[in-house]
Amino acid sequence: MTATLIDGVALSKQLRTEVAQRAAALAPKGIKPGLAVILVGDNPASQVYVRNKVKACEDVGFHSVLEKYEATMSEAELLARVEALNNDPSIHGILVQLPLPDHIDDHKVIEAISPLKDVDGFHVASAGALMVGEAGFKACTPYGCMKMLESIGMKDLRGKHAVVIGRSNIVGKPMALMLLQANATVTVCHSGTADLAAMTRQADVVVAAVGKRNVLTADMVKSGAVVIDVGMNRNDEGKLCGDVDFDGVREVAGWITPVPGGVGPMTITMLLVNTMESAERVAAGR
Ligand SMILES: NC(=O)C1=CN([C@@H]2O[C@H](COP(=O)(O)OP(=O)(O)OC[C@H]3O[C@@H](n4cnc5c(N)ncnc54)[C@H](OP(=O)(O)O)[C@@H]3O)[C@@H](O)[C@H]2O)C=CC1
Ligand SMILES: Nc1nc(=O)c2c([nH]1)NC[C@@H]1CN(c3ccc(C(=O)N[C@@H](CCC(=O)O)C(=O)O)cc3)C=[N+]21
Ligand SMILES: [Mg+2]
Repeated sequence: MTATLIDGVALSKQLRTEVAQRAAALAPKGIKPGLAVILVGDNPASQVYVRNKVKACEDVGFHSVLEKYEATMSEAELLARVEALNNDPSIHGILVQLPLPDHIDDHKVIEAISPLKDVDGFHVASAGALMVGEAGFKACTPYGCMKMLESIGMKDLRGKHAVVIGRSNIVGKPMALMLLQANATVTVCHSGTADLAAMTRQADVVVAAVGKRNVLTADMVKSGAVVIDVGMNRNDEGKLCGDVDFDGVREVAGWITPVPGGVGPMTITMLLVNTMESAERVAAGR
């Protein structure tokens, strides 16, 4: 079997067209969805992602602000910028690009963002809402993965076993909760898992979110399984690659997401969706 690709670029294009239409529908009310992105320091990967986010905003007719600061910026200065954006009515979403320099406490900065503008879904209020099944912003990467599953007719995962590799607060854990919400039976694996392959071989859906190449190889995948690759790594030639041994696994899996062109673009798309929802909430006076 050769797996069918789940094309994150094509799906993003569809979803972004819908977002652009929703943004246009708010224009008569004098509201333009606005996203503020804060980048501290000069991490080259962050520069690329942040530029992609700003470009994506322009494409769907959003207002976007990119604030760049020196790596030496103090935590207090950053917190003051977040507070100013919390109070800025032209801004509906705030994203502080991670990682932050070591002298700044990521957690403190994330918690300073108003939950009403937390379009990353990283605030403890957003995470808590997901945990108990209440309305709140969903973390963009796992949210994008759920949209990819939905696009192949797997919105309801009743009877399916999903295995998530990774348990970070921004990817693995919210991913597991969203899969659970969709009725999957969920296993979460991490660096303390004794026999990863024994877990993944049982999976109908595998989500790899580790940050290491070739964490998932063909011998670890059940025939016909859906494989979602969140990883962003560089191979020896400096080329972008995921956590999955793509060439091997595609011969076994039923569906597979590529890197690049898979989860990455979907993450940015869901950021636009969350910002859109935030602006719509304001427009509706909610
Ligand atoms: N496409 C996108 O839009 C995005 C991609 N990413 C990428 O996704 C990847 C994961 O990101 P993130 O969650 O932030 O990373 P973290 O480093 O925070 O988490 C990695 C997780 O993988 C687990 N792990 C490490 N080694 C192994 C192993 N050998 N077997 C099983 N589990 C292991 C860790 O376990 P433990 O908890 O025990 O340490 C941890 O839970 C990275 O490549 C990142 O760049 C991230 C965000 C967005
Ligand atoms: N507050 C915060 N929110 C984030 O959402 C966040 C973050 N910090 N820090 C870093 C990670 C990483 N991340 C990516 C987003 C898009 C691509 C993406 O578009 N990737 C393209 C390729 C990009 C390239 O060519 O390098 C693709 O996979 O096709 C990748 C990675 C968001 N993150
Ligand atoms: Mg830090």
